[in-house]
Amino acid sequence: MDRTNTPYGNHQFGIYSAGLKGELPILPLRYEDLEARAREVLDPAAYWYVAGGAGEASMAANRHSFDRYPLFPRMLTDVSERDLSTTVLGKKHATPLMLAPLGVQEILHPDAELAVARAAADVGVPMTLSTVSSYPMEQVKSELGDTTGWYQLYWPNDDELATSLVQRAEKAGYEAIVITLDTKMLAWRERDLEGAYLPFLQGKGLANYTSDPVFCAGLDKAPDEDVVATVKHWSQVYASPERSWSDLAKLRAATNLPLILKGVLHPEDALAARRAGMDGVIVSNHGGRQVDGSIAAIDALAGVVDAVGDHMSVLFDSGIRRGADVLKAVALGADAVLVGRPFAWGLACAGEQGVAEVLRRLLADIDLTLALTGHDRIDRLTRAALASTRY
Ligand SMILES: Cc1cc2nc3c(=O)[nH]c(=O)nc-3n(C[C@H](O)[C@H](O)[C@H](O)COP(=O)(O)O)c2cc1C
Ligand SMILES: CCCCCCC(=O)C(=O)O
Repeated sequence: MDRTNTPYGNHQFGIYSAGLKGELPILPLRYEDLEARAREVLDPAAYWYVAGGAGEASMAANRHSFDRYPLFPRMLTDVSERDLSTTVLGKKHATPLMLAPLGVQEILHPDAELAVARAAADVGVPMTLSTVSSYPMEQVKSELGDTTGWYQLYWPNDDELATSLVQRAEKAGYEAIVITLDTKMLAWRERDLEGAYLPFLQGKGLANYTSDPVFCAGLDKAPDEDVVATVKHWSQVYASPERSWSDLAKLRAATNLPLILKGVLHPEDALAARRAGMDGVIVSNHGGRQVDGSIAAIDALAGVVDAVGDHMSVLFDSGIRRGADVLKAVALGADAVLVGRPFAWGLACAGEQGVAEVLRRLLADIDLTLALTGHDRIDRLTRAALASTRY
């Protein structure tokens, strides 16, 4: 581990020491500038698909609600050596950062999830692969190598297909299944409706389906021979709005992998997840893309941690942009956090290298903020690291 001293400290991620050697960063440093650069290179409809939300109030709330939990720095503690490691599902991770599942990444870059997996492996950040990915799960896992991968399931209404997807993920080496609960149907997303844009309807993001024998058994022709029929079949099986808590038993029986529910906000739902034998929850409002006017994700975190945090892994996403955001979520009780749009912009601007750079910067910022608030181990942060009285 390179712990060379620089005016930015002896952190291990090196982005600032690169800058100090006179190397220019390949991407703008500020999140807003990075997003603006991505906007320049992307097709406008693709840009808005990623940038937009449902309405956009919850997306804004996800950001400004972090202000309710100010960090409370302490002085004259020994922070010469820091440890960012954390434990999730009983496994030690080098840092609390993970990649959120983002579907249909081919709209951002032709190498899509393959580039993201290479960057994740390079930086050592676990990746969660979406069901609606642009490359099949087996190919993505082979790029990820030994780096932890989780598979995110959009729970189809066909149990045989659900079992097939989950068992393929287990066989390919994914270490957990993330079941997303908040996207049984797409929200009213004006940005996409205005442009009549939904990439799946063009046959994008369907690689895990078109490589699946159960899905293909429902088609008369090979998927690429009749894309219209493939998309139609997908739109019929993709979701299962009728599912309820008792259905989780079927997924539990289908795999030995840990099961994590994504999109949990209410403490009562976290308790229901525990009763259903789940191994973890991700507190998330889907980056503000589903219920506009919903509670900001960070405001839901403490309630979920208090309900189930002693019994299952609690993770967090929606609005993570800076190191301070990660510290706040961990101080409130998250075991780890997932980041979404920032790496999407890195991918759009510079492929694998762009994703790796976004991750390294975030890790450097987490490390510096940990030191400057007077802490040396991120997994020891408690709510005492915050000045707020809101939780
Ligand atoms: C373009 C895009 C696609 C997404 N696709 C998925 C997906 O396929 N599955 C899923 O569970 N969540 C998906 N999400 C939600 C993310 O996993 C995550 O909850 C959200 O992006 C976190 O918020 P952030 O972007 O503010 O970091 C998507 C988000 C975006 C922006
Ligand atoms: C009907 C397709 C649903 C997949 C949506 C991908 C996603 O989670 C998002 O856009 O948000």
